[in-house]
Amino acid sequence: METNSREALQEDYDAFDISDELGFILEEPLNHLPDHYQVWLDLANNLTHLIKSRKLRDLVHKMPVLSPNLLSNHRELRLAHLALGFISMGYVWQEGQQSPAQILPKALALPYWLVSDRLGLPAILTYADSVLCNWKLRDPTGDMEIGNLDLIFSFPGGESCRGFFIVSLLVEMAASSGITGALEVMHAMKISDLSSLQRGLVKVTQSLKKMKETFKLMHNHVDPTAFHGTLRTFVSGWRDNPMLPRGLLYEGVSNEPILLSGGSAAQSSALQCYDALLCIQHDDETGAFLTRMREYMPPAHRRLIETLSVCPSLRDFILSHPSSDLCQAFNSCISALVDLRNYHLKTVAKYVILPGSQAMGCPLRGVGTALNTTGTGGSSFMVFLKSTRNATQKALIQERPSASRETEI
Ligand code: HEM
Repeated sequence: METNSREALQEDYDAFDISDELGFILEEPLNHLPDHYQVWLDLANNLTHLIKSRKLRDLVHKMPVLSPNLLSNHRELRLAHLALGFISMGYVWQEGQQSPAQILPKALALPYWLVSDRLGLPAILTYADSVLCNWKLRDPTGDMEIGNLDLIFSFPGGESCRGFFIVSLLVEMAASSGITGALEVMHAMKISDLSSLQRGLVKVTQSLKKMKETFKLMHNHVDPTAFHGTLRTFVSGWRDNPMLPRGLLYEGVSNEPILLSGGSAAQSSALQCYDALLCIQHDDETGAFLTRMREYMPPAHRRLIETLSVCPSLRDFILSHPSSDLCQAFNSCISALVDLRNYHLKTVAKYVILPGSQAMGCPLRGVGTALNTTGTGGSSFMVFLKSTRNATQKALIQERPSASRETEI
Protein backbone atom coordinates (compact mmCIF):
# COMPACT_ATOMS: atom_id res chain seq x y z
CA MET A 1 0.00 0.00 0.00
CA GLU A 2 2.75 2.38 1.12
CA THR A 3 4.81 1.39 -1.99
CA ASN A 4 1.79 1.84 -4.25
CA SER A 5 1.15 5.36 -3.05
CA ARG A 6 4.84 6.26 -3.40
CA GLU A 7 4.78 4.89 -6.94
CA ALA A 8 1.59 6.79 -7.74
CA LEU A 9 3.17 10.00 -6.44
CA GLN A 10 6.32 9.45 -8.51
CA GLU A 11 4.15 8.91 -11.61
CA ASP A 12 2.45 12.24 -10.87
CA TYR A 13 5.77 14.03 -10.38
CA ASP A 14 6.91 12.74 -13.78
CA ALA A 15 3.63 13.45 -15.57
CA PHE A 16 3.30 16.99 -14.21
CA ASP A 17 7.01 17.82 -14.31
CA ILE A 18 7.25 18.62 -10.59
CA SER A 19 9.33 17.34 -7.68
CA ASP A 20 8.74 16.62 -4.02
CA GLU A 21 11.36 19.09 -2.83
CA LEU A 22 10.96 21.91 -5.35
CA GLY A 23 7.37 21.63 -6.58
CA PHE A 24 7.03 23.61 -9.82
CA ILE A 25 10.56 25.05 -9.66
CA LEU A 26 12.93 23.82 -12.40
CA GLU A 27 15.63 21.70 -10.76
CA GLU A 28 19.25 22.70 -11.48
CA PRO A 29 18.52 25.21 -14.25
CA LEU A 30 21.32 25.60 -16.81
CA ASN A 31 23.19 28.86 -17.20
CA HIS A 32 25.07 27.93 -20.39
CA LEU A 33 23.88 27.19 -23.92
CA PRO A 34 25.78 25.72 -26.92
CA ASP A 35 28.39 28.28 -28.19
CA HIS A 36 26.23 29.08 -31.21
CA TYR A 37 23.92 31.09 -28.88
CA GLN A 38 26.66 33.01 -27.06
CA VAL A 39 25.35 36.33 -28.42
CA TRP A 40 22.05 35.82 -26.55
CA LEU A 41 23.80 35.04 -23.29
CA ASP A 42 26.23 37.95 -23.69
CA LEU A 43 23.30 40.37 -23.91
CA ALA A 44 21.24 38.72 -21.17
CA ASN A 45 24.22 38.52 -18.78
CA ASN A 46 24.94 42.26 -19.21
CA LEU A 47 21.36 43.41 -19.40
CA THR A 48 21.32 45.78 -16.42
CA HIS A 49 24.34 47.68 -17.71
CA LEU A 50 23.08 47.70 -21.32
CA ILE A 51 19.68 49.07 -20.28
CA LYS A 52 21.14 51.75 -18.02
CA SER A 53 23.61 52.89 -20.72
CA ARG A 54 20.83 52.63 -23.35
CA LYS A 55 22.91 50.41 -25.62
CA LEU A 56 20.69 47.35 -25.65
CA ARG A 57 18.46 48.28 -28.60
CA ASP A 58 21.50 49.07 -30.81
CA LEU A 59 23.11 45.74 -29.99
CA VAL A 60 19.88 43.85 -30.68
CA HIS A 61 19.73 45.54 -34.11
CA LYS A 62 23.15 43.98 -34.86
CA MET A 63 22.18 40.48 -33.72
CA PRO A 64 22.12 37.67 -36.32
CA VAL A 65 18.88 35.69 -36.80
CA LEU A 66 19.75 32.32 -35.22
CA SER A 67 17.79 29.14 -35.70
CA PRO A 68 16.96 27.51 -32.36
CA ASN A 69 17.32 24.03 -33.90
CA LEU A 70 20.55 23.31 -32.01
CA LEU A 71 18.74 23.51 -28.67
CA SER A 72 18.26 19.90 -27.82
CA ASN A 73 16.54 19.48 -24.44
CA HIS A 74 14.00 21.00 -22.06
CA ARG A 75 16.57 22.75 -19.86
CA GLU A 76 18.30 24.37 -22.84
CA LEU A 77 14.95 25.53 -24.18
CA ARG A 78 13.99 26.97 -20.78
CA LEU A 79 17.28 28.90 -20.55
CA ALA A 80 16.85 30.18 -24.11
CA HIS A 81 13.26 31.28 -23.31
CA LEU A 82 14.50 33.02 -20.16
CA ALA A 83 17.38 34.80 -21.94
CA LEU A 84 15.24 35.90 -24.92
CA GLY A 85 12.52 37.00 -22.49
CA PHE A 86 14.87 39.21 -20.49
CA ILE A 87 16.37 40.70 -23.66
CA SER A 88 12.90 41.34 -25.15
CA MET A 89 11.59 43.08 -22.01
CA GLY A 90 14.77 45.16 -21.83
CA TYR A 91 14.46 46.01 -25.53
CA VAL A 92 10.81 47.08 -25.31
CA TRP A 93 11.14 49.09 -22.06
CA GLN A 94 14.74 50.42 -22.33
CA GLU A 95 13.51 54.03 -22.70
CA GLY A 96 10.94 53.73 -19.90
CA GLN A 97 7.22 53.18 -19.85
CA GLN A 98 6.50 56.25 -21.99
CA SER A 99 8.34 55.14 -25.13
CA PRO A 100 8.12 51.40 -25.58
CA ALA A 101 9.39 49.80 -28.78
CA GLN A 102 6.47 48.95 -31.08
CA ILE A 103 8.32 46.22 -32.98
CA LEU A 104 10.41 43.31 -31.70
CA PRO A 105 13.16 42.82 -34.32
CA LYS A 106 13.26 39.53 -36.22
CA ALA A 107 16.56 38.41 -34.61
CA LEU A 108 14.72 38.35 -31.28
CA ALA A 109 11.15 37.71 -32.35
CA LEU A 110 11.59 34.70 -34.63
CA PRO A 111 13.80 32.44 -32.47
CA TYR A 112 11.78 33.50 -29.39
CA TRP A 113 8.57 32.46 -31.13
CA LEU A 114 10.01 29.09 -32.19
CA VAL A 115 11.46 28.32 -28.74
CA SER A 116 8.13 29.29 -27.14
CA ASP A 117 6.26 27.04 -29.51
CA ARG A 118 8.44 24.05 -28.54
CA LEU A 119 7.85 24.74 -24.83
CA GLY A 120 4.13 25.50 -25.14
CA LEU A 121 4.72 28.93 -23.55
CA PRO A 122 3.89 32.40 -24.92
CA ALA A 123 6.73 34.53 -26.33
CA ILE A 124 6.94 36.90 -23.35
CA LEU A 125 8.72 36.73 -20.00
CA THR A 126 6.51 34.61 -17.75
CA TYR A 127 6.62 33.74 -14.04
CA ALA A 128 7.82 30.28 -15.15
CA ASP A 129 10.90 32.05 -16.57
CA SER A 130 11.75 34.89 -14.19
CA VAL A 131 11.06 32.91 -10.99
CA LEU A 132 10.94 29.16 -11.65
CA CYS A 133 14.10 28.82 -13.75
CA ASN A 134 16.07 31.99 -13.01
CA TRP A 135 18.08 30.85 -9.98
CA LYS A 136 21.50 29.53 -9.04
CA LEU A 137 23.31 28.76 -5.79
CA ARG A 138 26.19 31.05 -4.78
CA ASP A 139 27.78 28.17 -2.92
CA PRO A 140 26.77 24.99 -4.80
CA THR A 141 27.24 22.91 -1.64
CA GLY A 142 24.99 25.22 0.40
CA ASP A 143 21.22 25.34 0.90
CA MET A 144 18.51 27.08 -1.09
CA GLU A 145 18.11 30.02 1.26
CA ILE A 146 17.94 33.75 0.63
CA GLY A 147 21.62 34.46 1.32
CA ASN A 148 22.84 31.66 -0.94
CA LEU A 149 20.64 32.33 -3.99
CA ASP A 150 21.31 34.49 -6.98
CA LEU A 151 19.47 35.26 -10.21
CA ILE A 152 20.80 34.03 -13.54
CA PHE A 153 19.58 37.24 -15.28
CA SER A 154 18.54 40.56 -13.70
CA PHE A 155 16.84 43.83 -14.54
CA PRO A 156 17.91 47.18 -13.07
CA GLY A 157 16.79 47.43 -9.45
CA GLY A 158 19.75 45.84 -7.64
CA GLU A 159 18.89 43.95 -4.45
CA SER A 160 15.18 44.72 -4.92
CA CYS A 161 15.22 42.85 -8.23
CA ARG A 162 17.05 39.88 -6.72
CA GLY A 163 14.81 40.03 -3.62
CA PHE A 164 11.57 40.10 -5.60
CA PHE A 165 12.36 37.08 -7.76
CA ILE A 166 14.20 35.09 -5.08
CA VAL A 167 11.57 35.61 -2.36
CA SER A 168 8.93 34.53 -4.90
CA LEU A 169 11.08 31.45 -5.60
CA LEU A 170 11.25 30.64 -1.89
CA VAL A 171 7.47 31.10 -1.52
CA GLU A 172 7.07 28.70 -4.44
CA MET A 173 9.43 26.25 -2.72
CA ALA A 174 7.32 26.46 0.45
CA ALA A 175 4.36 25.41 -1.72
CA SER A 176 6.04 22.16 -2.76
CA SER A 177 4.99 20.05 0.25
CA GLY A 178 1.42 21.32 -0.19
CA ILE A 179 1.38 20.19 -3.81
CA THR A 180 2.41 16.71 -2.66
CA GLY A 181 -0.36 16.99 -0.04
CA ALA A 182 -2.87 17.87 -2.79
CA LEU A 183 -1.83 14.80 -4.79
CA GLU A 184 -2.15 12.62 -1.68
CA VAL A 185 -5.65 13.97 -1.05
CA MET A 186 -6.60 13.26 -4.68
CA HIS A 187 -5.43 9.63 -4.44
CA ALA A 188 -6.85 9.07 -0.93
CA MET A 189 -10.27 10.28 -2.05
CA LYS A 190 -10.31 7.74 -4.91
CA ILE A 191 -9.99 4.84 -2.45
CA SER A 192 -11.83 6.51 0.45
CA ASP A 193 -8.74 6.39 2.66
CA LEU A 194 -9.87 8.98 5.19
CA SER A 195 -6.75 9.13 7.35
CA SER A 196 -4.43 9.70 4.33
CA LEU A 197 -6.85 12.31 3.10
CA GLN A 198 -6.70 14.13 6.41
CA ARG A 199 -2.87 13.92 6.46
CA GLY A 200 -2.78 15.37 2.95
CA LEU A 201 -4.97 18.29 4.01
CA VAL A 202 -2.75 18.96 7.04
CA LYS A 203 0.24 19.11 4.66
CA VAL A 204 -1.57 21.66 2.51
CA THR A 205 -2.34 23.85 5.56
CA GLN A 206 1.24 23.69 6.85
CA SER A 207 2.56 24.56 3.43
CA LEU A 208 0.22 27.58 3.12
CA LYS A 209 1.41 28.82 6.53
CA LYS A 210 5.01 28.42 5.45
CA MET A 211 4.28 30.32 2.22
CA LYS A 212 2.98 33.25 4.26
CA GLU A 213 5.98 33.20 6.63
CA THR A 214 8.36 33.13 3.65
CA PHE A 215 6.44 35.93 1.93
CA LYS A 216 7.39 38.21 4.85
CA LEU A 217 11.00 38.19 3.55
CA MET A 218 9.79 40.51 0.78
CA HIS A 219 9.83 43.46 3.20
CA ASN A 220 13.55 43.03 4.02
CA HIS A 221 14.68 42.57 0.44
CA VAL A 222 12.43 44.65 -1.78
CA ASP A 223 12.16 48.43 -1.63
CA PRO A 224 8.68 49.66 -2.70
CA THR A 225 10.12 52.57 -4.72
CA ALA A 226 12.51 50.36 -6.68
CA PHE A 227 9.78 47.79 -7.19
CA HIS A 228 7.15 50.22 -8.36
CA GLY A 229 9.32 52.63 -10.28
CA THR A 230 11.73 50.25 -12.00
CA LEU A 231 11.12 46.55 -11.77
CA ARG A 232 7.42 46.70 -12.60
CA THR A 233 8.15 48.36 -15.90
CA PHE A 234 10.36 45.54 -17.08
CA VAL A 235 7.79 42.85 -16.34
CA SER A 236 4.98 44.81 -18.02
CA GLY A 237 3.34 43.20 -21.00
CA TRP A 238 1.48 44.36 -24.08
CA ARG A 239 -2.10 43.43 -23.39
CA ASP A 240 -4.45 45.85 -21.57
CA ASN A 241 -1.48 48.20 -21.46
CA PRO A 242 -2.35 51.76 -22.57
CA MET A 243 1.30 52.28 -23.59
CA LEU A 244 1.00 49.49 -26.16
CA PRO A 245 -2.76 49.35 -26.80
CA ARG A 246 -2.49 47.30 -30.00
CA GLY A 247 0.22 44.97 -28.68
CA LEU A 248 3.71 44.34 -30.04
CA LEU A 249 4.66 43.44 -33.59
CA TYR A 250 6.85 40.31 -33.71
CA GLU A 251 8.84 40.92 -36.91
CA GLY A 252 9.14 37.82 -39.09
CA VAL A 253 6.35 36.12 -37.15
CA SER A 254 3.14 38.01 -37.88
CA ASN A 255 2.03 41.12 -39.76
CA GLU A 256 -0.32 42.09 -36.93
CA PRO A 257 0.72 43.15 -33.39
CA ILE A 258 0.31 40.45 -30.74
CA LEU A 259 -1.30 41.01 -27.32
CA LEU A 260 0.37 39.25 -24.37
CA SER A 261 0.13 39.88 -20.61
CA GLY A 262 3.17 40.70 -18.50
CA GLY A 263 4.70 38.48 -15.85
CA SER A 264 2.71 38.07 -12.66
CA ALA A 265 2.63 35.59 -9.81
CA ALA A 266 -0.98 35.08 -10.91
CA GLN A 267 0.82 32.74 -13.36
CA SER A 268 2.01 30.58 -10.43
CA SER A 269 0.36 27.16 -10.57
CA ALA A 270 0.45 26.63 -6.79
CA LEU A 271 -2.56 28.66 -5.66
CA GLN A 272 -4.60 27.54 -8.66
CA CYS A 273 -3.92 23.92 -7.62
CA TYR A 274 -5.19 24.67 -4.11
CA ASP A 275 -8.26 26.43 -5.54
CA ALA A 276 -9.00 23.39 -7.70
CA LEU A 277 -8.47 20.94 -4.83
CA LEU A 278 -10.55 22.92 -2.34
CA CYS A 279 -13.37 23.58 -4.83
CA ILE A 280 -13.03 27.37 -4.61
CA GLN A 281 -15.40 28.97 -7.11
CA HIS A 282 -14.22 32.32 -8.44
CA ASP A 283 -16.77 34.66 -9.99
CA ASP A 284 -16.95 34.88 -13.78
CA GLU A 285 -14.53 37.73 -14.47
CA THR A 286 -11.97 36.70 -11.85
CA GLY A 287 -12.20 33.08 -12.91
CA ALA A 288 -11.73 34.01 -16.57
CA PHE A 289 -8.56 35.99 -15.75
CA LEU A 290 -7.11 33.14 -13.67
CA THR A 291 -7.95 30.62 -16.40
CA ARG A 292 -6.26 32.86 -18.98
CA MET A 293 -3.16 33.00 -16.78
CA ARG A 294 -2.85 29.21 -17.21
CA GLU A 295 -1.78 29.84 -20.81
CA TYR A 296 1.39 31.38 -19.31
CA MET A 297 2.27 28.22 -17.34
CA PRO A 298 4.30 25.26 -18.61
CA PRO A 299 1.76 22.82 -20.15
CA ALA A 300 2.57 20.01 -17.65
CA HIS A 301 1.82 22.34 -14.71
CA ARG A 302 -1.39 23.50 -16.36
CA ARG A 303 -2.41 19.84 -16.72
CA LEU A 304 -2.07 19.32 -12.95
CA ILE A 305 -4.54 22.16 -12.26
CA GLU A 306 -6.90 20.70 -14.88
CA THR A 307 -6.56 17.21 -13.38
CA LEU A 308 -7.40 18.50 -9.90
CA SER A 309 -10.31 20.53 -11.32
CA VAL A 310 -12.02 17.50 -12.87
CA CYS A 311 -11.62 15.25 -9.81
CA PRO A 312 -14.82 14.44 -7.90
CA SER A 313 -15.53 17.30 -5.49
CA LEU A 314 -13.52 17.10 -2.23
CA ARG A 315 -16.11 19.31 -0.57
CA ASP A 316 -18.96 16.94 -1.48
CA PHE A 317 -16.83 14.00 -0.33
CA ILE A 318 -16.27 15.62 3.06
CA LEU A 319 -19.94 16.56 3.39
CA SER A 320 -20.87 12.96 2.69
CA HIS A 321 -18.43 11.70 5.35
CA PRO A 322 -19.26 14.14 8.10
CA SER A 323 -16.33 13.57 10.43
CA SER A 324 -15.51 16.72 12.35
CA ASP A 325 -11.76 16.01 12.00
CA LEU A 326 -11.97 15.92 8.22
CA CYS A 327 -14.16 18.97 8.13
CA GLN A 328 -11.76 20.82 10.41
CA ALA A 329 -8.76 19.81 8.30
CA PHE A 330 -10.55 21.15 5.21
CA ASN A 331 -11.53 24.39 6.94
CA SER A 332 -7.97 24.88 8.21
CA CYS A 333 -6.75 24.79 4.60
CA ILE A 334 -9.36 27.37 3.63
CA SER A 335 -8.46 29.65 6.56
CA ALA A 336 -4.74 29.42 5.79
CA LEU A 337 -5.44 30.30 2.15
CA VAL A 338 -7.63 33.28 3.17
CA ASP A 339 -4.84 34.39 5.49
CA LEU A 340 -2.24 34.14 2.72
CA ARG A 341 -4.47 36.07 0.29
CA ASN A 342 -5.08 38.75 2.94
CA TYR A 343 -1.36 39.10 3.56
CA HIS A 344 -0.76 39.33 -0.19
CA LEU A 345 -3.40 42.09 -0.44
CA LYS A 346 -1.66 44.15 2.25
CA THR A 347 1.68 43.66 0.53
CA VAL A 348 0.25 44.78 -2.82
CA ALA A 349 -1.06 47.96 -1.16
CA LYS A 350 2.43 48.67 0.19
CA TYR A 351 4.26 47.96 -3.07
CA VAL A 352 1.84 49.20 -5.68
CA ILE A 353 -0.86 51.50 -4.29
CA LEU A 354 1.24 53.60 -1.88
CA PRO A 355 4.24 54.27 -4.15
CA GLY A 356 1.81 54.90 -7.02
CA SER A 357 0.13 57.69 -5.07
CA GLN A 358 3.39 59.47 -4.12
CA ALA A 359 5.66 61.54 -6.35
CA MET A 360 9.01 59.76 -6.56
CA GLY A 361 12.39 60.66 -7.93
CA CYS A 362 13.08 57.39 -9.68
CA PRO A 363 14.99 57.74 -12.99
CA LEU A 364 12.46 55.66 -14.92
CA ARG A 365 9.60 57.59 -13.41
CA GLY A 366 6.29 58.11 -15.08
CA VAL A 367 6.32 54.42 -15.73
CA GLY A 368 3.94 53.39 -13.03
CA THR A 369 1.21 55.92 -13.59
CA ALA A 370 -0.64 54.01 -16.27
CA LEU A 371 -0.33 50.86 -14.22
CA ASN A 372 -1.45 52.17 -10.84
CA THR A 373 -4.79 50.51 -11.05
CA THR A 374 -3.78 47.54 -13.11
CA GLY A 375 -1.35 44.77 -12.21
CA THR A 376 1.44 43.67 -14.50
CA GLY A 377 -0.94 41.01 -15.74
CA GLY A 378 -3.34 43.83 -16.57
CA SER A 379 -6.24 43.19 -14.15
CA SER A 380 -7.96 45.84 -12.06
CA PHE A 381 -6.13 44.25 -9.25
CA MET A 382 -7.51 45.38 -5.89
CA VAL A 383 -11.07 44.42 -6.87
CA PHE A 384 -9.71 41.24 -8.37
CA LEU A 385 -7.60 40.31 -5.33
CA LYS A 386 -10.47 40.98 -2.92
CA SER A 387 -12.68 38.80 -5.07
CA THR A 388 -10.23 35.83 -4.92
CA ARG A 389 -9.97 36.28 -1.13
CA ASN A 390 -13.78 36.48 -0.69
CA ALA A 391 -14.38 33.43 -2.87
CA THR A 392 -11.89 31.51 -0.70
CA GLN A 393 -13.67 32.62 2.47
CA LYS A 394 -16.99 31.40 1.04
CA ALA A 395 -15.63 27.88 0.63
CA LEU A 396 -15.57 27.28 4.42
CA ILE A 397 -17.87 24.42 5.38
CA GLN A 398 -20.38 25.91 7.81
CA GLU A 399 -22.46 22.89 8.76
CA ARG A 400 -21.51 21.02 11.90
CA PRO A 401 -21.09 17.38 10.97
CA SER A 402 -23.22 14.89 12.90
CA ALA A 403 -21.40 13.29 15.86
CA SER A 404 -22.46 9.75 14.92
CA ARG A 405 -20.06 9.61 11.93
CA GLU A 406 -17.04 11.06 13.76
CA THR A 407 -15.57 7.68 14.60
CA GLU A 408 -15.00 6.78 10.95
CA ILE A 409 -11.38 7.98 10.68
C1 HEM B 1 5.81 42.63 -3.76
C2 HEM B 1 5.27 41.46 -4.04
C3 HEM B 1 4.03 41.25 -4.86
C4 HEM B 1 3.22 42.16 -5.46
C5 HEM B 1 3.34 43.66 -5.47
C6 HEM B 1 2.17 41.41 -6.12
C7 HEM B 1 1.17 41.98 -6.88
C8 HEM B 1 0.14 41.29 -7.47
C9 HEM B 1 -0.88 41.87 -8.31
C10 HEM B 1 -0.98 43.34 -8.66
C11 HEM B 1 -1.72 40.89 -8.68
C12 HEM B 1 -2.96 41.03 -9.57
C13 HEM B 1 -2.79 40.22 -10.83
C14 HEM B 1 -2.11 41.00 -11.91
O1 HEM B 1 -2.78 41.81 -12.51
O2 HEM B 1 -0.93 40.78 -12.16
C15 HEM B 1 -1.24 39.67 -8.09
C16 HEM B 1 -1.84 38.45 -8.22
C17 HEM B 1 -1.39 37.30 -7.64
N1 HEM B 1 -0.23 37.16 -6.93
FE1 HEM B 1 1.05 38.62 -6.37
N2 HEM B 1 2.36 40.08 -5.90
C18 HEM B 1 3.48 39.94 -5.13
C19 HEM B 1 4.03 38.75 -4.71
C20 HEM B 1 3.46 37.53 -4.87
C21 HEM B 1 4.02 36.29 -4.43
C22 HEM B 1 5.39 36.12 -3.73
C23 HEM B 1 3.15 35.32 -4.72
C24 HEM B 1 3.30 33.86 -4.42
C25 HEM B 1 3.49 32.95 -5.30
C26 HEM B 1 2.01 35.95 -5.36
C27 HEM B 1 0.91 35.28 -5.83
C28 HEM B 1 -0.12 35.86 -6.55
C29 HEM B 1 -1.27 35.13 -7.03
C30 HEM B 1 -1.53 33.63 -6.86
C31 HEM B 1 -2.06 36.03 -7.70
C32 HEM B 1 -3.43 35.75 -8.36
C33 HEM B 1 -4.53 36.13 -7.41
C34 HEM B 1 -4.93 35.06 -6.45
O3 HEM B 1 -4.90 33.87 -6.82
O4 HEM B 1 -5.34 35.41 -5.32
N3 HEM B 1 2.25 37.29 -5.44
N4 HEM B 1 -0.10 39.94 -7.38
